[in-house]
Amino acid sequence: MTAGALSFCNISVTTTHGQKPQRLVDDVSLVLNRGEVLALVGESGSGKSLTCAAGLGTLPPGTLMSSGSMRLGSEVLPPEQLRGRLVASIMQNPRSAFNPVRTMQAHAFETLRAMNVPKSQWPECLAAAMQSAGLDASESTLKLHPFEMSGGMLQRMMIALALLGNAPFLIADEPTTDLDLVLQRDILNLLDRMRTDYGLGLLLITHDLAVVARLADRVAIMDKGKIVETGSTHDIFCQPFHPVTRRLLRAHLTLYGLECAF
Ligand SMILES: Nc1ncnc2c1ncn2[C@@H]1O[C@H](COP(=O)(O)OP(=O)(O)OP(=O)(O)O)[C@@H](O)[C@H]1O
Repeated sequence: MTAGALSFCNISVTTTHGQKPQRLVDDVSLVLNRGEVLALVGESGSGKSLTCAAGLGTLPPGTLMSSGSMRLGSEVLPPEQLRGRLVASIMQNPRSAFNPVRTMQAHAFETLRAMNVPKSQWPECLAAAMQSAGLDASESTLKLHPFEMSGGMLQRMMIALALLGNAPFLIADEPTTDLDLVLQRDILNLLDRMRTDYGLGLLLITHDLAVVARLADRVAIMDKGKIVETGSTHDIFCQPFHPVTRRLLRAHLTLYGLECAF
């Protein structure tokens, strides 16, 4: 497994339509180390998802990475080369990530085939990944279609599929947003274990500061397409510098009826 850090270097994303391209992500740089959780936090529409999509080469139609590069250690790599093998990803709303007419086994085998894992190893790899994700790897689970599974099971399955490739980095875009509180706790614990057990580097996209406090080592605050502040989770919570960071923290603290010192 590769050891170097994953770097987003000066990433900019613009629109491709309209007379004047609009800059949606503006010169964003981030470094994600193995074994750490970096939270990318910002209000809705600040550019978190597009930054990650640019890094993975999965930008939606109508947008374009106008500048920037991705690096693993000191090596510049095209996003397509990072995706899956080196950087796995899990998304908000797992139901939309699965093909509704295919079983869990079919999804997993497709991933293993794409990863060039020898066919003889598929059952063993799949059972290990599902077990790590807290799923029962029995035939009855593998036969299920997405509509026959709960949101929590689907999120675990998405994590199991991400684990199949043994990627050293994981981008998790709002991984707990649609889940109830107990499942949120279980998924966060699972992601935390993946970081400690596999030395996974986790880029966690969220606007939930409770999730940040639970899991992140460092935080990058994003606003209007730019990174406006980065720091350790402790410093961001105790000594927020930028007005946007302060606003986010104030909103979080008042939501829970807590006093705010700034
Ligand atoms: N395909 C697209 N074409 C044009 N603009 C887009 C497209 N996708 C996203 N945008 C715009 O880019 C900006 C950043 O979007 P992005 O999805 O990255 O925000 P976000 O911070 O992830 O928001 P959220 O927390 O709500 O998911 C938003 O203003 C959004 O409207």
